[in-house]
Amino acid sequence: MRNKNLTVSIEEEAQKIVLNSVGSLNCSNISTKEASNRVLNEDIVPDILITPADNSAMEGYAIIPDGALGSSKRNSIRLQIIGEIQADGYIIGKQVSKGTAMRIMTGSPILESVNSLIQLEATKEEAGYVKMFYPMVKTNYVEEELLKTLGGPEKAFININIPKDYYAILPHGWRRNLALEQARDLLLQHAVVCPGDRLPLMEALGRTIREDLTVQEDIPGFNRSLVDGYALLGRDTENAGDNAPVRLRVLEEVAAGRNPHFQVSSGTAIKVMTGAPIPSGADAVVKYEEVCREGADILVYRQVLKDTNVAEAGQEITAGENVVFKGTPVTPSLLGLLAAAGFNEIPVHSAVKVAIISTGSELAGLGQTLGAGQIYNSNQYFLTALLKTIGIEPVPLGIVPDETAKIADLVHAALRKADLVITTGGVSAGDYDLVENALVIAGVESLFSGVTVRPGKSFVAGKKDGKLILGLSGHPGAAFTSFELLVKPVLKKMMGYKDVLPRKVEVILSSDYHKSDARRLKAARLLIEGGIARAKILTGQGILRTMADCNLFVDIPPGQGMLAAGEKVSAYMI
Ligand SMILES: Nc1nc2c(c(=O)[nH]1)N[C@H]1C(S)=C(S)[C@@H](COP(=O)(O)OP(=O)(O)OC[C@H]3O[C@@H](n4cnc5c(N)ncnc54)[C@H](O)[C@@H]3O)O[C@H]1N2
Ligand code: MOO
Repeated sequence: MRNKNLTVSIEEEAQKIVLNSVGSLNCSNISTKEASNRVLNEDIVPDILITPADNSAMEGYAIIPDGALGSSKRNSIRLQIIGEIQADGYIIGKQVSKGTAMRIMTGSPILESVNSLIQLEATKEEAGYVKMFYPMVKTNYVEEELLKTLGGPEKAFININIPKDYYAILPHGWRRNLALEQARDLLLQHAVVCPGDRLPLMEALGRTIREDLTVQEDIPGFNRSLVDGYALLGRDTENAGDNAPVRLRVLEEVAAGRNPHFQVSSGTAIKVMTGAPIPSGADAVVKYEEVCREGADILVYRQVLKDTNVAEAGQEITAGENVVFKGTPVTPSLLGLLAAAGFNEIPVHSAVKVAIISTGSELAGLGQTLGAGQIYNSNQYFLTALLKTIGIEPVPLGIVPDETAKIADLVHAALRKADLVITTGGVSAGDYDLVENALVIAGVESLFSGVTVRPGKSFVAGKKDGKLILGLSGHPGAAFTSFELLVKPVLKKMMGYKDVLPRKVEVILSSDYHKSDARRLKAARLLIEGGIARAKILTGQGILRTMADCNLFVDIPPGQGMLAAGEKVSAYMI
């Protein structure tokens, strides 16, 4: 298709193009034609501006983008080819209108009526028509920002004179099909640990400790009685027996929170309540019910060994010891320990916010009446709950239909509201699987697409403004598996956890399992039978019911044949 009309030499033609393009030429006294093969005796400075936008920077088609909106890989749009503009400006055919396209060459001048150019590689020619199979959508983003992310206009199928809100873009640069561990490492490299807060203890539940915390005193700070009884000297009771009780004089009673006035010395005891300080001199406590009270005395019938029923100072934590190491999540029991150690406020990582976008035109929100072919958006609730259980602040953004631009818009909005964005659905090979394209349009830098494990092979990951965007499958089982094995470790890193990976264990298969050509992470239930950890692979029930029983993923390698019941396999605990 290149310049069929050329009959003159290249040099002549090149000169002709240059000279024609400067319009009114003031070039001594010779005509352009006569100047062929002659040498110019001065520089030619055009007196009109030639902007690059006037000429095509690529080989392709001139179109009116309104006629091509909505095209995609599986849903190509056909435009009738109504002519061509050759590089020398020679026009064959008529004006471009909606639904038509005109073939252009690199350097072809662009007609006024045309406002968009599509690069040849983004199209396919078929019997007088051009098929557009890359997404052509309307967006609201800043052009330069998008172009920067894409690596310049040459990477995107847009031309400089395209109106600001139209783009036709080729998704590019996605690394395909990483192993699960490779994908997780890559995501962990990109995950940013959230900064810190100092929070009142109670508000810190579910957060992660940001600094090692130590105490300077013993906790508790004094020896305490573990029982209601009598504090005494153990050696006084050495020879006590049923027929030879030891008599001790009770000096006083000490309630919890009170200090004794007297010291215990040989032959004496002090009555104490549970939690009361052990009076000095005493080294053991005998329970009430094990003695007989006789006026001001007690009779002890059995030997009471030193330290019996005494909780020593520093029993919880000794002075100078670490109460907790950084990277530990604040659980109720840790919170209790920190309260015991007197921490009113503690340094923790800030809360991580995660936006959830559910893509799918078949989805309805709870409370809505289901139309034909519709299902409820269970993923949103499932993911929101999973996030809450690990202390993440979920930002559910509801449902977006299978429309690239709408998905892109919502991703853009989600990035302003959250530290990480999760989408579900639209990541496999279907006609309406548009998430990957939507991410490109939203200016998301690609990390990878696809993981070599099932379920959960459909997964895309990208980054924008330092935040990760993770596209999970819409299939609830696949979304759950990806969440547990890929997303959760990333979230834990962001939350400041020291240990982020799921715990790997070895278990015994409780039934045969046939391998397949893909690595599988099978939802299973960990059962302890006769002291042995066995994995029961969950099959048969519905997907969500299976997930409800799942507390383990068994790692089945790809291959042929069978893993027999009784064989040892690796698994991940959740
Ligand atoms: N031609 C091919 N088709 C499919 C492939 C393939 O390789 N080639 N892979 C299959 C596998 S495996 C999976 S997993 C799914 C992944 O699909 P998507 O992630 O693109 O998700 P959708 O198609 O949007 O939905 C899948 C399934 O899940 C339901 N869904 C979606 N969103 C929700 C939600 N929020 N709550 C509840 N259920 C939801 C949806 O209705 C579909 O039934 O692709 C296979 N196809
Ligand atoms: O990717 Mo599908 O997730 O194999 O189940």
